[in-house]
Amino acid sequence: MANKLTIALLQLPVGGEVASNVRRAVDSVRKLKAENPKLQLAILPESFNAPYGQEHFPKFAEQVPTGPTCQALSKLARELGIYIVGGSIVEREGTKLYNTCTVWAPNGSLIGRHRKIHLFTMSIEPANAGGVEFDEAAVLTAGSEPTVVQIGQQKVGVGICHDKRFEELARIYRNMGCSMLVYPSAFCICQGPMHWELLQRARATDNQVFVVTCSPARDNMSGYVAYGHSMVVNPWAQVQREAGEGCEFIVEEIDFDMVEQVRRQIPIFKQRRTDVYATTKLSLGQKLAPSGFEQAIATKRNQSWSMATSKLAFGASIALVLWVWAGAGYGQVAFVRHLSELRIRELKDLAVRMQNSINPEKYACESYFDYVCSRNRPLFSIMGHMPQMSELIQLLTELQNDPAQFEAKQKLLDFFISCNSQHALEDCYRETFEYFKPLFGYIVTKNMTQGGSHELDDFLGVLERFVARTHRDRESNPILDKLATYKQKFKTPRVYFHAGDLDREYRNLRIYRESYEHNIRNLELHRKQNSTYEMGVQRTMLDWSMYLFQSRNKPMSYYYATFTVHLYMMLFNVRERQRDFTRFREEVECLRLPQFVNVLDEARMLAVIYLKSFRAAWIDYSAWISAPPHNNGIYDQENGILQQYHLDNKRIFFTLYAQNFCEFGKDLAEHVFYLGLKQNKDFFDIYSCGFQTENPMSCV
Ligand SMILES: NC(=O)CCC(=O)C(=O)O
Repeated sequence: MANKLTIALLQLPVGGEVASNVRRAVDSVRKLKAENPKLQLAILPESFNAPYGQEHFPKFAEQVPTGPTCQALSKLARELGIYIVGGSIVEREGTKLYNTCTVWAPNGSLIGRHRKIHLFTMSIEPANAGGVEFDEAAVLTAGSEPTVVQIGQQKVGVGICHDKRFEELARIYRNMGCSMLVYPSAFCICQGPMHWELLQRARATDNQVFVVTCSPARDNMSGYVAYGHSMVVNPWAQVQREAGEGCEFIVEEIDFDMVEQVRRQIPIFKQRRTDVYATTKLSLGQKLAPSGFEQAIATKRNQSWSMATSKLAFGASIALVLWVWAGAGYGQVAFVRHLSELRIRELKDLAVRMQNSINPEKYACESYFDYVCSRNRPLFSIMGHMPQMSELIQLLTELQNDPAQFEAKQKLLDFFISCNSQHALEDCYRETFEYFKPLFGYIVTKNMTQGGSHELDDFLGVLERFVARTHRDRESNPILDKLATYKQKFKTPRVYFHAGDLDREYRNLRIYRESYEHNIRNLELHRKQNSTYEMGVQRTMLDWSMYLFQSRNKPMSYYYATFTVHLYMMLFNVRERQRDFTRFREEVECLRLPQFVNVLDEARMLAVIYLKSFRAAWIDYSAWISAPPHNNGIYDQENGILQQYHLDNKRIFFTLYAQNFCEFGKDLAEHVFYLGLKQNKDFFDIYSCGFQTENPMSCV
């Protein structure tokens, strides 16, 4: 039952008056719900509240979500306890107009606002099926964000009419884990017979999803004649239901098991060659590298060293050991401070190697993978997945192309690297916050719903302590201001976190359980194979998933500590860099990471920062968890599991930070992390898992 959804498509007529169009829609949905108590989702057509036409758009525009149409839909959703995909209306924001679809949850909250991304601009000559002349772009502004909403158990991608001509958008929705795409539409009568069904079936078969469209009823007397034929297409690309041309309502039960069946039997998603092509959401304005770029870079940079090709035979060893002096073999390693110094081919090779170091079999749980990868595809994803190679190539290429502009650089190596510059401290902080925001959001939501719990206070206490410490060290710094703002926001979570959003994201914590079980299995496997490194990685994965799983209805106290470490890291940076940068550099040298880590000088600094911040954070953390009475209880359940694996909290605490290295790149992680252990007795005692480096380290 859970995997089914009863939906209604309302192919409504649309007249010249907003109020009566809205009233008709509201009455019809009410009636359908009364006749079909199982109804869970009602879908309205594009421009359901006003005539569709360039000349009408400014006149009928309203604000979202405060305008009368939105208010009526919100009220209706709440009254009936159903989801509503509110067709589309013309939205006014400032001087701009958008063709916007709003999506409403059963509690009446707005859970999605999709601004049509592809505006309908077409000039078809009358000789071709009567022709059509339309230019939405003359009046409207295009949206730039794909919109995914959680409806029951399903992720649903939203588009508006012309959007469905674009496979890329549909593919991004599939990448984001959608099982259904909904397109409120007002397709033109000229193209309807040729393309309407074809496009829906194409999107359905390309992405193995349900595709649902809802059109206004056809009115041959109106200025723009909509095609009608609202439709449900299933993942086999069969038309499951279809309306005629006039006013008609379809109520249909969607069985989402079919999605899994099709995907299992025709596994095209897994067969994609993501090493050859990519469909990736870019941030607005971000551009792919122009052709000829490689050539331009090649002439710009120092030609004195070249790259070992992919034939280098050190397999899974460190991804960054790619660059050797020409003819010098493996011994001599080129020294590169920034990725921007690399050639495009080198970047590609780096990406290929990083990608190759990931064993996809380990991440076979598709929903888990989709979930992790779909959230802005962070390079430092919380779960430690690497992005796909094509994305890496793209990201790295752009980093090289324009380091200053490249948004993702902070998510790549520069997240850590930038912590080494006073200038970027604030950015570092922001990144840290963004990284953990959803988790904090969960804490806050729980706190709100359960009321009177101590979690939020504890967390604010951590912030308070950090602020106090920072005050002692410095008069003021940009982090402090940020912290003050965030503290305020945490205190008034409603302002900052939209409860609906968080609920949507975190209600379905099944995903964590899956990953947890998945990691337990992997851990066992690697224990049997006696692979020290794999065990380290898998333990880390286990730890993460275990915390996530366990915290499904508990405070995520662990993240307080995590967050504190990041704060310490920054504090450490401020202090060290302000006071004695030279000494800091000496300590970096003292780490003596093997030569190939020299590829990134910053990686070595990072290791020092980590080691230091762990120590400082551990002191606070251990005090916190041993403070009676409530904190201990949090760990009861996990302690049972930890014992089973001979782990303890301290170990987990450190293990978690290995995770950051693992995300950095599996191989780099191995070397930096384990070499870090060598230098740190705490680490080494805890992690005495038999790791031997080829060059034993000694600090001069
Ligand atoms: N309202 C629309 O976006 C119409 C799109 C359309 O008719 C098409 O052919 O595309």
